[in-house]
Amino acid sequence: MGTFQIEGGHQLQGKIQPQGAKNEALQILCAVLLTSEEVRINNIPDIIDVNKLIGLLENLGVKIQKLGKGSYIFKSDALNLDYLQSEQFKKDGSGLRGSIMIVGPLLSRFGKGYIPKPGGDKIGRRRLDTHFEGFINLGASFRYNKEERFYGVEAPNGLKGKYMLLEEASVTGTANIVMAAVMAEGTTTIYNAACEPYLQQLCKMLNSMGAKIGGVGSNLLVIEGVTELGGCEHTILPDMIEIGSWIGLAAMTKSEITITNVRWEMLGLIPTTFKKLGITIERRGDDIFIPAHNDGYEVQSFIDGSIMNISDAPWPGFTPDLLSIILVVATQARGSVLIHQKMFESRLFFVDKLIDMGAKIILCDPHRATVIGHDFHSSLKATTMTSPDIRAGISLLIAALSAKGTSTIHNIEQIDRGYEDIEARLKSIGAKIERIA
Ligand SMILES: CC(=O)N[C@H]1[C@@H](OP(=O)(O)OP(=O)(O)OC[C@H]2O[C@@H](n3ccc(=O)[nH]c3=O)[C@H](O)[C@@H]2O)O[C@H](CO)[C@@H](O)[C@@H]1O
Ligand SMILES: C=C(OP(=O)(O)O)C(=O)O
Repeated sequence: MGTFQIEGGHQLQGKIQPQGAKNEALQILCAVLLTSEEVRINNIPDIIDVNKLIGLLENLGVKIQKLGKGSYIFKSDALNLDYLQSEQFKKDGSGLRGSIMIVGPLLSRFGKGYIPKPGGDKIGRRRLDTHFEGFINLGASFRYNKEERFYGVEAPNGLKGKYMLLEEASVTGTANIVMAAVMAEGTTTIYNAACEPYLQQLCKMLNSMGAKIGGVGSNLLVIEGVTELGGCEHTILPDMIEIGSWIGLAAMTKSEITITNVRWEMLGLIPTTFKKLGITIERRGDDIFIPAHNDGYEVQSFIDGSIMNISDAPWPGFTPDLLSIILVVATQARGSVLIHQKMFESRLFFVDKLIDMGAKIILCDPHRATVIGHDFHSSLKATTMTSPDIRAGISLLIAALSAKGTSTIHNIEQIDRGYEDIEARLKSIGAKIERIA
């Protein structure tokens, strides 16, 4: 179990460049299975989850050539499908959430796809019904081995396009169904499709490989099946969750930070939502400039004067992956805010640790927490904590950097799952952080 030691209470200053987006990378990497031609991908983040998926692809027989930092060529021309029945695959496939998205491409190209119950954050129930109902709609047969927690879909005679209305706008579910449908016979229509930038990027990449996907960016995708896809080059967007994390870090530590090359037009409600906490966010070209909030920041109220409520929703709503960060930043705001995590039922439990540090938070129920900000009249107290999931982990790290004294965070593998070389990048803007185990 890795550990960070953090000396908090210091102002930071400088520029930070966001890494490539984790959740986009996981989709894009699975899409390389759709063609026997070369696919070049740039800006792949060097993080545990992505490296695990690259390892899985390699074990499946994908030829992988590293060209330089973040740039790779993948060629899936001679896959070893027997690997999908191996014990090694059960281990590799269950090591992360993103592995579930190999099923759609394998089903589409080889008529069969398998996966053990995938891993990922333990943040509540994470059903896979949308994925498998989508494959069944396209004509696949489905089986699930409860003892081994192993899923399988098969379509030896190919897939057939169909209209489907998804029960939930699942992010990985939509990606999986789209990748299955691109080479199905006829037209597939997916209504209530998720439309995060991750998916917009995936569809853009698939179209550049020869797919015919219309409605990109909306919740109604129309896919005309094609018989095969070719190679392409794709560059992954900056990670919007990292960008939000650095906005929160700047505000909580009263630091002047510039976040560079953010692709502002793809950030949706992220800047607006941080502004609701009173944080000043200045657009400078394609950079975000956060001035030092030496006088703190004040939670805005709604037009009718009622208490601010920040909640998540499927895109273009506010992403659930930034609510933990919003919550920690609210602990030092002037004013009160209700945080409502609608999607996940166990993602707010980490507030116990913030309460230990002196934050004023009432956990109303598993989905809602009321935060009464300190307005920096008292700082959080340094403590020892364990990171329960990736976004709680980064939130606790931000809390520790704002707290007076030295904190310790265990289980930092959770943070390393999604944040590249985090201590070096934080040190470069003045943070006092050491990896001690
Ligand atoms: C690898 C990856 O890309 N992971 C992301 C992906 O996970 P993932 O694709 O697994 O998440 P889903 O979109 O399937 O669902 C997330 C949760 O939201 C619930 N739900 C979803 C849609 C909806 O309309 N109503 C609803 O209640 C689901 O029941 C589930 O509990 O999307 C999540 C939701 O943005 C993010 O937190 C994860 O970081
Ligand atoms: C929940 C997340 O990741 P995963 O879906 O991989 O668990 C996340 O990135 O915040």
